[in-house]
Amino acid sequence: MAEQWQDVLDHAVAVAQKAGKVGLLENPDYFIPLVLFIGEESVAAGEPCDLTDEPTWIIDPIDGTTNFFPLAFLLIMGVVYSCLEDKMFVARRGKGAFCNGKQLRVSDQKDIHCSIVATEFGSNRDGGAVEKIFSSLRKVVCLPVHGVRGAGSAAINLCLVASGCVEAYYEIGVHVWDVAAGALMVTEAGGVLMDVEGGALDMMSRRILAANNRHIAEQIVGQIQAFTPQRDDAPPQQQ
Ligand SMILES: O=P([O-])([O-])O[C@@H]1[C@@H](O)[C@H](O)[C@@H](O)[C@H](O)[C@@H]1O
Ligand SMILES: [Mg+2]
Ligand SMILES: [Mg+2]
Repeated sequence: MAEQWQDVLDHAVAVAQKAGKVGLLENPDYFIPLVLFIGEESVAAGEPCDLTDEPTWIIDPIDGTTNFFPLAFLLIMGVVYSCLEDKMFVARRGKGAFCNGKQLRVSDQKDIHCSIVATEFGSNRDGGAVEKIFSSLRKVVCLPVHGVRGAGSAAINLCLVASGCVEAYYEIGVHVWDVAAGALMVTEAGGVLMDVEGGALDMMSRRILAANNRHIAEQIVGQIQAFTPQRDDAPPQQQ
């Protein structure tokens, strides 16, 4: 069984590498045998966005809408390819997270004042939401933290946490296909995931906080003015 999953992961890495070269997925049939499928484009086309216990590929062909190719085999394996940097991030549950074969480990920083926090403004332009995003960022900056970053991609921001390049990343408004692969990268590198209000992470809630440790995460939680976007798995009639 273990070897079967390794073959699947090797295949996903090969497809991600190829997609990074051509800029799009040439043959989506690669993902069809075997499993269910949730993708940004398929959901936009009206396909369901339901997470079940069945093996499911969660795919964002281009995240950050520039040069990235993340995909995930939810909770079992994750692949994020940063093609500009030629960095292949791979995680497998219980077996660690790696970048170009080198094992990843989150930062061991415990002091929030020495920490770098990544976040994004997202795509929601509703006045109330924008207000809360700015207000949260202002409070995080004034903790004070050492610095703030944003790679423009949820997937890459999560890989930065996993790599120890930043201590934390939070965002409200992301989708499950933006974060599924990177979230596994963080936990396999020793980090923590939670909701922006401190509860358990709900992958379909469109809210995420990832950090190198719980202490750093909880201090950021205290600064975030949360809001509740429509869930990814909301019934179609509500969308
Ligand atoms: O849409 P896309 O480029 O695949 O994914 C993007 C996310 O990775 C990013 O973190 C978020 O701020 C953007 O609004 C967008 O959702
Ligand atoms: Mg995306
Ligand atoms: Mg996308």
